[in-house]
Amino acid sequence: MAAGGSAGERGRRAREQALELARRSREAYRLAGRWEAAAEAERAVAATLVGLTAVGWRLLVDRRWPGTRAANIDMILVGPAGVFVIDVKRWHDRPVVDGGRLAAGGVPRDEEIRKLLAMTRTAEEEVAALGLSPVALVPVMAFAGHRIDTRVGRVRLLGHPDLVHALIAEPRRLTPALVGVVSAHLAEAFPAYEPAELKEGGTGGPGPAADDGAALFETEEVEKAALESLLHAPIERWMTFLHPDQVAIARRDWNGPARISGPAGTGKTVVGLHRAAHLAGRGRDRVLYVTFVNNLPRVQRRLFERMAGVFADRVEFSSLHGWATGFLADRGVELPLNAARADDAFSRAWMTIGRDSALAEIDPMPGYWREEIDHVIKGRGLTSLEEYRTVARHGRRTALQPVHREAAWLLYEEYELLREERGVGDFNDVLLAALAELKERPADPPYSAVIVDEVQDLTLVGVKLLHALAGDGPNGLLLIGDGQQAVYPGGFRLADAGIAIKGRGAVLRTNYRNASAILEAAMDLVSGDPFDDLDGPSPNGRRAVDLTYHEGRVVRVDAADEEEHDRRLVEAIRALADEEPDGSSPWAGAVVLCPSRREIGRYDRLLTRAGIPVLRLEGYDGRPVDAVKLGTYRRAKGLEFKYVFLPHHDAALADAADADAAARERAELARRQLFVAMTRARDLLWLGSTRANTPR
Ligand SMILES: Nc1ncnc2c1ncn2[C@@H]1O[C@H](COP(=O)(O)OP(=O)(O)OP(=O)(O)O)[C@@H](O)[C@H]1O
Repeated sequence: MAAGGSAGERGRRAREQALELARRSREAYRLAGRWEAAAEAERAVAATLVGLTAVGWRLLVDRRWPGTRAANIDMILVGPAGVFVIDVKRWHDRPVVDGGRLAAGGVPRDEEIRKLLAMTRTAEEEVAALGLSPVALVPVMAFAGHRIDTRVGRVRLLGHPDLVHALIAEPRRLTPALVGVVSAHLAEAFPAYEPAELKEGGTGGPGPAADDGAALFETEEVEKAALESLLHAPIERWMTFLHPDQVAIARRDWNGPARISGPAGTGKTVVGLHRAAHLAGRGRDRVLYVTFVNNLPRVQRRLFERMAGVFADRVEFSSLHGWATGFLADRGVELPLNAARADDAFSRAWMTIGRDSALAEIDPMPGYWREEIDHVIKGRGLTSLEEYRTVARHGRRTALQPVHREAAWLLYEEYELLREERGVGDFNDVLLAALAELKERPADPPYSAVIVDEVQDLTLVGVKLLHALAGDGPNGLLLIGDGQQAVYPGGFRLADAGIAIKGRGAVLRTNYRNASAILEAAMDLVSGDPFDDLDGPSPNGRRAVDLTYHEGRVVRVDAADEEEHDRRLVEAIRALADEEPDGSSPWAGAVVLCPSRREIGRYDRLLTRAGIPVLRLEGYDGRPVDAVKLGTYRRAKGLEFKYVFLPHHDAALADAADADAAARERAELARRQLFVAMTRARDLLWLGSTRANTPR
């Protein structure tokens, strides 16, 4: 039948059109109602927040979302606690969060979360140019007519009445000047739709809000809350503001394994932590942040909690061995790690096979050969003498003839025999077992990213293990480190681990930690030493570093004897009380570092007798403690202190000019370890010595 053919048909079509019109009209009416209600809700929320502008916050209302055609951002609030990207909701049904998902009236609302996160990312991109880290931006969904205070991932869900208190209780991140700079920048990047609209309603201007008394927050109350927030320890500036280049690295997309390098104190760890927060905010899976030193994960976890607490449960901080041990335990793999009994097995092997072999020609001390086994033979996962004969021993300066390699291999086999007889494993066995297990059955659930800090001290097997865990996917594996700070011998190349970085690298060059005199003294020490980095050798120990100006000094003490040396150490530590402003603990920023564990007990007793409280680095978690910290150079890796005391700092630095290759290698390693200890100091580096007066 032709269209419009009969009166009946025309009537039916007219009815249909009328119905369609009615349906559309109802829809339009419903939509209009919703928009009006939403605008009403926005006005009410704005009225609440505008009170904050009296205490230094800035409120931007109804802004365009660049890159979209019609979408808007309800509000951007900038204040001492950071930047809040606010989406206002007026839902009839109560918002409910279950299993990390948002719903209302039984309908999933994940899409709303996704949209708010996308808006926040646009704002992140905008302020990254200023150097503001993503950790300072918080997406907020504000619910008119409901009470709620919870989170979905990084999104904060707050009821209208809970807003101000919650925001003001956040730790302070921005100074007033920065609030001005950031909000001006955002105001330009996100232009207003209709700036006058809210003013007409009497609730959106920068001045004090007018009517809507119920929604209004009393200014005094806001001030009181602001004062309360002052009681929170202020967060260090770097936790929010980095150099824009650092923010760019933290947010960069890499389509495979990547690496961050740079000399001591250039912010590698800081960038690593911000990157962990960035990745945790993007994915659903956890991020693993690994380092070699045992106590560093504790310190880093604490820093991270203060910096980006909202992601704290999505980033796992662990030492490599701690992770591998836990992983094996979860898999039910028994590995009787017993370092002391493994050491004992090595001593026996040395006595029976090593001591009188060709090895003694190179180095008569067992330590060198233990390191050869730990870092070169087992550390690289070598399984045959054939492999060992040809392997390049990067970082070990002493050339071995075939006869030495054979002797070292025999020593290794004897050690393995005795260790197995005792039924114990060493640290390398843990990593080897974890790697084998991981290859057998991949980790479940996998991490979205693995960030490895201080990678220069990992063995090849350690790096292979983490590579196996992270894979080659985008943003999966990030290696952070600096070969100049290697405190263990026997490096390797990334190619040995099957990791291709191919242009996915970033180098940091500005030292933010050390006063120039301190960095100068440390650089002088290693300037003549080539060092090995993961992608190749670096012939020159003196590297180009930009300094940020800050005052500090190096104090050298040449004592006549041991007694004078120790007396002057105690005096110098006591004198710290004069450096600190009233009320601050003089000890909290101080550390005494020794080359090895042997000296630790002695300094513990010395300081304790002098009435100076001591905390061993093993028990330090980064929290300010009213005690001088005490530990080895190796334990201090990755940390920093205001005042660093290095008693007998030059005791291990032999005059190696004419010595044999092994002694030169030892001296070089000792210099590198001392370099690491020296570069821990921000403001004061105390170098004690008795060598000038000790007959050699
Ligand atoms: N952009 C910045 N502005 C101010 N301070 C910064 C900045 N970046 C880093 N810092 C500070 O510099 C110091 C060194 O940073 P970090 O420990 O991350 O360096 P690193 O390269 O990992 O050092 P190392 O290799 O010696 O362990 C820290 O106190 C950190 O807060």
